[in-house]
Amino acid sequence: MTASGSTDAAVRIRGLRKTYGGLAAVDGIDLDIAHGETFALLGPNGAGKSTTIEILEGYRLRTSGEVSVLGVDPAHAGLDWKSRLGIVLQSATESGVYTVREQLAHFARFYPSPRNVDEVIAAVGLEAKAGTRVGKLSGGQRRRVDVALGIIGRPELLFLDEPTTGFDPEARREFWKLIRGLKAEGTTIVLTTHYLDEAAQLGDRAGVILGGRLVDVGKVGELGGADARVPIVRWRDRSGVTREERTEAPAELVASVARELGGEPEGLEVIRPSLEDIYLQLVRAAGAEAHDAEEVLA
Ligand SMILES: Nc1ncnc2c1ncn2[C@@H]1O[C@H](COP(=O)(O)OP(=O)(O)OP(=O)(O)O)[C@@H](O)[C@H]1O
Repeated sequence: MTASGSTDAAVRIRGLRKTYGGLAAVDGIDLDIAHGETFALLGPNGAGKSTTIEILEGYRLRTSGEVSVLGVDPAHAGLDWKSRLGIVLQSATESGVYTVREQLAHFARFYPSPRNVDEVIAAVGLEAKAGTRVGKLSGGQRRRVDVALGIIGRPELLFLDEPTTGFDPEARREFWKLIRGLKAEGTTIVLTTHYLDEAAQLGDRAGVILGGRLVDVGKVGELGGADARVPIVRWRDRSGVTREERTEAPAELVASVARELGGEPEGLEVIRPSLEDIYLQLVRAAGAEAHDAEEVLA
């Protein structure tokens, strides 16, 4: 605890469990997220990401474990605490009768120190739609309104649950710019996404959740361990057969292949596993382990 009584981490989770009947949706998670950090929570459908996030937001009660968000237990938190959070839920805004500007101005009143409505509209790229009713926007535009509502209150901690679903590629890049700006201002961000490039672009650290357990946590550039990141060199040999080798020294291998072939190797590629490749390796490995454990028990 610091002198102010808040814990050092923006989010502190110990032994978190949430069960629905016999199902453990969250099954013993320990995690700290530092102030100012952008943390990406990754995992397949049904892994337990939203349940975890909704417990942190105070929308769901946990079965057991300890949780502290901005120094407060979300299960017993009040409006003051809530006004320090920004929340972009998975489901899109339904309220269609107000214009974009009206809706943001309405929500801005709930916060002690809101951002300027027009600046937020510009930040999410909706200037041309500021006077349009939300119900008349496209799905991707509505999602931008959700993001705008999430940041209007100048949150210390911003939760983004699959924020860019439905965004076109350009809008996604604009959104990344916006998030980097918030990050530069010191906002702590907890993000869930199925877009691994998004997690790689925005996250300082990421965690992979599978079957309610955190199976790996680390810096985005280190997830999965060094082994998972060894580059692959691929080329076609003289008979046209594709060859592939994993090596820590791809330049040396490429040089020796070129020497051996007496020129430029055909179909030459040096592939560095992306976060998506590493994530898929983790998910497959965990699936295989679970399968082996079932066989042992059978
Ligand atoms: N209200 C509920 N009642 C019963 N089971 C639930 C409830 N909410 C979630 N679950 C179950 O808990 C598990 C975790 O769900 P959760 O929504 O947290 O997953 P997720 O990782 O966010 O998935 P997605 O990527 O699809 O959003 C799933 O098996 C889901 O069916």
